[in-house]
Amino acid sequence: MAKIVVEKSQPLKGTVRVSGAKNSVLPILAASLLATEKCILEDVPPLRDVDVICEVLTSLGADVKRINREQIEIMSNQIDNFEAPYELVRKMRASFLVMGPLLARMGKARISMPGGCAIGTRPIDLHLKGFKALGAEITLGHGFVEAKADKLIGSKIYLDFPSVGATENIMMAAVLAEGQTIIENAAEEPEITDLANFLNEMGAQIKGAGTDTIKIMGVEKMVGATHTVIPDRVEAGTYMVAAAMTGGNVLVDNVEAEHLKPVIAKLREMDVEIFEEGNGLRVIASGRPKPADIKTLPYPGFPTDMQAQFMALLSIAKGTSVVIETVFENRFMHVSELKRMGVDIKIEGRSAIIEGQEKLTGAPVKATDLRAGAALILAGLVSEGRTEVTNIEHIERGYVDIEKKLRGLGANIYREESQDSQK
Ligand SMILES: CC(=O)N[C@H]1[C@@H](OP(=O)(O)OP(=O)(O)OC[C@H]2O[C@@H](n3ccc(=O)[nH]c3=O)[C@H](O)[C@@H]2O)O[C@H](CO)[C@@H](O)[C@@H]1O
Ligand SMILES: C=C(OP(=O)(O)O)C(=O)O
Repeated sequence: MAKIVVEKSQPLKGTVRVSGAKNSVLPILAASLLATEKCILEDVPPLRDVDVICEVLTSLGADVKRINREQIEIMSNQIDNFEAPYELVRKMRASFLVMGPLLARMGKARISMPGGCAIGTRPIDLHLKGFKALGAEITLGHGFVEAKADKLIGSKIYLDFPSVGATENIMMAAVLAEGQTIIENAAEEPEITDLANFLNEMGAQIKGAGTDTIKIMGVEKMVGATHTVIPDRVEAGTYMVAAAMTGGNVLVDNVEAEHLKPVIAKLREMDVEIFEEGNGLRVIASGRPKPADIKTLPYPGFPTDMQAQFMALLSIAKGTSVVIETVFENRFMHVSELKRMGVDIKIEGRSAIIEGQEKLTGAPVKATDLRAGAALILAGLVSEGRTEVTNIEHIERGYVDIEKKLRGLGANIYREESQDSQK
């Protein structure tokens, strides 16, 4: 298997362009199943997860064409299968997002249960609660969830937690339901708004996306649309942290500053300077940052998807910081790997106490999940000697050309193919 090798790097300098958002494009690709006409998506990040959801769409009968590296065309007029198999869903949990569109379009869907992953058990009860409220009959068995409905009827659904995936799945099922659906305590993430915008471009009638109450008036059919995916706020945040850690001066280009508010506020609190410049954010830092306390929360709170990267940054802060993870019950897998690099962290339940160090040391480490992997690369940029990150398939799920983009900023980083993978 390939690995990413990082060596202590000079302060990063230059411009890095952020790709389209993974967490937007996955539900948007699932939503393209709702249209009987061609959909074109622009700024699609060329990622492993995108390949997987495209495989799922193809297996359902959609015709998916890559026009170029960042543009995809989907024709879903001949969907002839309503089952997403275990082999695909196990590769990526977000495959479960085809359930809502399939149920709306075909009146039935059979999807392998996604199961948990390194960051938590990640149940799907809220998705199912929403489908049931719309009149679907749900059966579970043999590792599959089956949903059936002769007709979906609009309904009022209160989510116990503002789940991103449940909000998306329910929204996609409700667009073709009869009458009005209201989702209360809905997730407010920018990716929800991006999906709602795409659905509205396809003919849906959705109001309130981006707030905690989303109203969907069902329509008879969905048409084709062309849509540009929003920039990836987590990828942007990761490069902002890279600039901050190395005392660099970097323009992180193609960002939506509004989506990065909690990240910008936290970096400023740590004495990192940030200025808006065109469509980008200039990040300037020098010396070790000030410590800070972080609590992850649903948007507009501090994103759990930036927790691991900030932990890497706090590990070199001048003092003690506390990080509380409230969204996922097990999102501290990176801690034991960071410790191998000399980071001083204690875990107490859902809190991590980090004593900032003057010096970290490179080590062989493994990426336990996507953002954990990013955090290890970031720590590697400021560690003495060589850091070798293995299990990089996790990183490749969500970062486009991470080593090339960082190298473009002057980082000492490269991908090393192992003997085995060269055979
Ligand atoms: C592909 C994608 O967009 N992934 C993002 C999405 O994941 P995802 O959509 O899976 O995250 P959710 O918002 O649904 O999960 C948040 C919390 O709710 C719980 N929960 C969720 C659904 C449910 O039916 N029951 C339940 O209890 C989960 O276990 C978790 O503890 O939002 C997360 C929270 O911002 C991000 O970290 C992920 O990067
Ligand atoms: C947790 C993440 O993604 P997923 O929901 O696809 O696992 C992430 O993007 O950090």
